[in-house]
Amino acid sequence: MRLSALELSVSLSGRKVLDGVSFDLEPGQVVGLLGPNGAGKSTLMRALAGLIETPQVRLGDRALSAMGSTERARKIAFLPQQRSIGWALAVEQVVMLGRIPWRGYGQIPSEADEAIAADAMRLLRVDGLAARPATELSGGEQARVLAARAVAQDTPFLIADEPASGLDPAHQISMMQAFRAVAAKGRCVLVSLHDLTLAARWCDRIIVLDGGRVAADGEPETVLNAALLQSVYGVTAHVARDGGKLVLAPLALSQARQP
Ligand SMILES: Nc1ncnc2c1ncn2[C@@H]1O[C@H](COP(=O)(O)OP(=O)(O)OP(=O)(O)O)[C@@H](O)[C@H]1O
Repeated sequence: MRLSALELSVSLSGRKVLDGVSFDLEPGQVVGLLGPNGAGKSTLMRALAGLIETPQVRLGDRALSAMGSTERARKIAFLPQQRSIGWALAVEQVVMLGRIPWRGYGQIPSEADEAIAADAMRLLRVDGLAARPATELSGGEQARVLAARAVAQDTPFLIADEPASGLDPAHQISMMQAFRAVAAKGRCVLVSLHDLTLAARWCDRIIVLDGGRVAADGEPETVLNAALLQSVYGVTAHVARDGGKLVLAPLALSQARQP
């Protein structure tokens, strides 16, 4: 099954934020969504998650907007950019909320629900926090708990908006490893990132948005290079390799495009 944007255009408060965006998301991949602040990444992710009504997003051969909320929640999990937890629940209860689309409100979690939630907690390294009140956790811990909740939803598509921001380097890597494990089960993860090296190392495919349009789409090797970083972000960068994988370190604002 594919999740597709078909010439997707979105205007917000009279401003065109997305302009003719087209691509398919396919199973088994981690896809990185890159682009400068304001490029339209969150808007695109919200549209792909069904939070913006449009006939231009399709799941298989159906418009996403034609699906009911439960059916959609069994297909697509969405991890928004704002990630503070307001519910005074234990971490394991927050993660278990991800199972609601599969069992309905009020029903007792099955053994399978428990096992899926426990796996998600291990994957995001929050199993040691299971009994802690979620509201008492640090920002990065809360972010990992909400990521575990999205993984526990166990959907063919997982859309995560800047999930690595605010995480320390080890947890950034373990978050990307978790997404790779999700993709290895034949699911698709779309993840927006500002860390270029993280994107290059862990993503199978990179889509770059700039000014609401797709500026590049392909394997990290072909997409991420000094010319693209200059034209899209307006920076010069050191591009190197480690173990065959790209390492990209932005160095300075380029003369061609000062903000
Ligand atoms: N409700 C809104 N009304 C008007 N304009 C909006 C609205 N929401 C977002 N925008 C504008 O749409 C553009 C894209 O915003 P969006 O949040 O999708 O960008 P982004 O690529 O996710 O940025 P960032 O990297 O900063 O998170 C921005 O210029 C923003 O100001």
